[in-house]
Amino acid sequence: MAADPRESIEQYKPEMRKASSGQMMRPNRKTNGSGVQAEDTRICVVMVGLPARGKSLIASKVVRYLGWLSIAAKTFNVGQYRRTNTPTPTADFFDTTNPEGERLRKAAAEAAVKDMIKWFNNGGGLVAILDATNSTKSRRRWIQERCEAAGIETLFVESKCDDEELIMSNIKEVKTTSPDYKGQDPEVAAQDFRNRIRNYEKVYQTLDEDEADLTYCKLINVGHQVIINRIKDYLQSRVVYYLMNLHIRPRSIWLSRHGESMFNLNGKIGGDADISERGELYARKLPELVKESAGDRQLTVWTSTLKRTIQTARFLPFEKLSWKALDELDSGVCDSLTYGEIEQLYPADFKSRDADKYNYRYLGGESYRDVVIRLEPIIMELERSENILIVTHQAVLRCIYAYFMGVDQEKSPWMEVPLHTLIRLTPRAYGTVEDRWSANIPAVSTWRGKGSSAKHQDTEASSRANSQDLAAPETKA
Ligand SMILES: O=P(O)(O)OC[C@H]1O[C@@](CO)(OP(=O)(O)O)[C@@H](O)[C@@H]1O
Repeated sequence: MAADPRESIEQYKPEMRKASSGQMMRPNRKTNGSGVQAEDTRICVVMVGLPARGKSLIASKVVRYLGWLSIAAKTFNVGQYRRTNTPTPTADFFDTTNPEGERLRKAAAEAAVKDMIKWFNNGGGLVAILDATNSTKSRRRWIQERCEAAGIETLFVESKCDDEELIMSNIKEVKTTSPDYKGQDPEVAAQDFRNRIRNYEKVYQTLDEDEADLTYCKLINVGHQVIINRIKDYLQSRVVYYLMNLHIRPRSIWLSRHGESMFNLNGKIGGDADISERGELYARKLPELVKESAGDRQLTVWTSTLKRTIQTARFLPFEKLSWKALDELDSGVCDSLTYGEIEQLYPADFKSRDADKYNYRYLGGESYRDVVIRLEPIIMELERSENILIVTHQAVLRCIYAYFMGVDQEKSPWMEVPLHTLIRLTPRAYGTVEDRWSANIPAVSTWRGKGSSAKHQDTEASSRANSQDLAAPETKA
């Protein structure tokens, strides 16, 4: 059901780049990134749910996902506003019969909503997430009216969960990470947190027919059942589609570039070359590295459709799937050239790419922004799945890595991703943990720093091409 990536690319407003002598001209985009959404649509995603139902995790994933797609989004966490008034709440603070607690909690919600409206009005972005329990109908109605008056759409997202195991792991996570319980005995903290949940349970009202006029998405035991109501536009449906694909069971994702290719060795980009002898050694060693990192888990291997990834994955004793969407960034007319040749043949373009590598689109090829859009279905599928190992290319790997690690667009195209290295990413409630295994098999470095001349890389590559010594120590190509 994911949008066809090619369609999405076409939906960007084309904008011709300024032509200077020798510079290629082609449409480029710098819109909000959502592709089709009117720029003035603003959505407040209102989280709903008892404490320890994964609301903050869901909120942070939505913000990261939208940011990756260049849709500016921000979370407003009411708890943080409450903590400025009441850093250490008393035992009865969350008791709904305590009027002072009620007053302070409402004041915190008001401050968060006010700041959020200010953020929208100052052009901060398109999507705000109001992260709080918002557990009563009257509170939700109040938020909806405030937003409507400010010209902001509301999308209520309820996380309803009765899976005891999931609740317990959330309680554990909250009591160890929440600033409310900093420095406290974990057992006392857990008990206090359970009392807090009990207080909310007394007044909690799930989204139901009385609120049939609201736009909402109800997630039951994240990933098991989803109920949606009155989804109105493209951006809302995009957020909902993402939420439908989420699960929050513990899992890891494994990533590797293909083994060193003959093109890597010769400093050429793109193409569909075979792997080199050292690349072959990596392919043979990869099963061992995977075993070390994943144990006896049965993985599924995703490769691109290009030879170098398929050859690298061929000794892995798992099911394999080739995705066109995982093919390397298309370098158009520059395909099969070295960086030095590109610098010589297209000097203005070579400079433009360095100036804005994320948005730069090769003539007849792609930009990093284009790659992110075609990778969206991959990300959706990854969110739904468990135990996936992806063998892919430098640029594609950077984009996938940037999604999980929240790396911004300025930095992601410049990240160094070494060959012959297995990366394991483990998403956790508050960020993604990364581990790396090096195969200790030498390979050229295909990394080029911003602004550095490519001539030096070409000289090294050509001396390598004339030499048969493939076991040479690692070199910067
Ligand atoms: O965006 P930059 O840094 O040029 O990196 C992308 C390049 O990486 C390369 C290697 O230089 O990928 P790959 O390892 O798949 O061969 C090129 O084919 C590709 O054009």
